[in-house]
Amino acid sequence: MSALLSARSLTRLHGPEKGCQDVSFDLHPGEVLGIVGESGSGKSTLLNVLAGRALPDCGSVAYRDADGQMISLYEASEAGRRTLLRTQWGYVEQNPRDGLRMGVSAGANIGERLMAQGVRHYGRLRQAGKDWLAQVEIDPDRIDDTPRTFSGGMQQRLQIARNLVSKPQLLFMDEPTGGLDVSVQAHLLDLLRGIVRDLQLAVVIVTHDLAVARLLADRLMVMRRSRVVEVGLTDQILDDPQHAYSQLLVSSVLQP
Ligand SMILES: Nc1ncnc2c1ncn2[C@@H]1O[C@H](COP(=O)(O)OP(=O)(O)OP(=O)(O)O)[C@@H](O)[C@H]1O
Repeated sequence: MSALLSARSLTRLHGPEKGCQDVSFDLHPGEVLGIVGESGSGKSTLLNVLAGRALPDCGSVAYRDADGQMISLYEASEAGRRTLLRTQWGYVEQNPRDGLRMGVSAGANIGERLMAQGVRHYGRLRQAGKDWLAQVEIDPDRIDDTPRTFSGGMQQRLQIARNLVSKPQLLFMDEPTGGLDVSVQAHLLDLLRGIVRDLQLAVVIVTHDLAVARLLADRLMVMRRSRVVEVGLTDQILDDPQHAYSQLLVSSVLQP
């Protein structure tokens, strides 16, 4: 099976060992890759460069689009990258306030991507809004309420619905359960796991929480001081880490 996303020698440094350097990997359709590592190891920098939100210093990212064409992300235009992000990709921010439009209704938040794809029919937009609210376990009667009136967990679920309505193939997530209560996290993780499986989404998820990684990711990439020190199947890394740093990470010495 050919890769959906291929990163080669991807580097972006803010300073010595600050950022990511020389990262290469392939992500296949339907695969969930977790990026783990201590705070400051470069996880978010790598995610931003993969998702076309920050330019790399060097290296490449290639993506196989819905028509099977390979697109070289950083040879495409800025507008082309933005279109990809709004249609075939999704990006779930840690803080839902950064990923939602807080002043407009839940229905408008969900409908925005469909409208960007040319859907204008009010009834269809509204039905999609209600369907997606139900899918993320929010009462569809809340469709006209703004996200401000939602709890943190609901806002995060709305952000997920807003991203998935356009049926992306690839979803990027940066600590999607960070900042939520433990019981709310568990609910969100459960829901996310079901959605990822049902839609056969490919996902790149950054987390410092190994329990989240264990639950969602098929494969893990362990980062330390801007470099990937180990890659492998999640169970293999968590149960039998090979690199000394992964061993420390797993034994929780480095956990906050
Ligand atoms: N825009 C920037 N300008 C300067 N330095 C930056 C910038 N963004 C990140 N850094 C630095 O690069 C390093 C890696 O940061 P990054 O946010 O990628 O790590 P992280 O592993 O995601 O950390 P955390 O888990 O705390 O979010 C850190 O030392 C950070 O201070």
